[in-house]
Amino acid sequence: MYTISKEFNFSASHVLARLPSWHPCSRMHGHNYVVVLELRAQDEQLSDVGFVRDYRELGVVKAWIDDTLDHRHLNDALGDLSPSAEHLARWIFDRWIGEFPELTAVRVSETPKTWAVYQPE
Ligand SMILES: Nc1nc2c(c(=O)[nH]1)N=C([C@H](O)[C@H](O)COP(=O)(O)OP(=O)(O)OP(=O)(O)O)CN2
Ligand SMILES: [Zn+2]
Repeated sequence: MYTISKEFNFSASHVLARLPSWHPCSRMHGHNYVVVLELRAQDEQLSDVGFVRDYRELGVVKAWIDDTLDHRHLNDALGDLSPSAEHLARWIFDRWIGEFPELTAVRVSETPKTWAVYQPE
């Protein structure tokens, strides 16, 4: 089994409004987000060149992140979904699994010390 990944970055604000008011993250604040898409394939599924998927093809994800998430308020971008790192990982996975069936996981980091991963079983 082969796994490839590509990292994307964006900056955005959010409010976790369902947290109690004493929690700092219930106030508006921002993060420099890191998103990693992970794609997997078996030996026989590799392209003739030997790719799970050409990294360059993931350029559409960068363009979409720049358009949809970068310098946005995530509460607006995600609608009713509370913009936790977990929900964001799932939301990005659901957006791209149709175009990239090899997608197995999406990782989202809000701070250098935290990661949330969505990886369907
Ligand atoms: N499981 C989750 N917990 C938290 C999330 C989340 O998305 N999923 N989000 C937040 C905040 O939005 C933000 O990420 C703060 O995280 P935290 O680790 O508390 O950040 P700090 O820099 O304040 O942490 P230090 O411990 O001071 O380094 C909160 N929780
Ligand atoms: Zn936050």
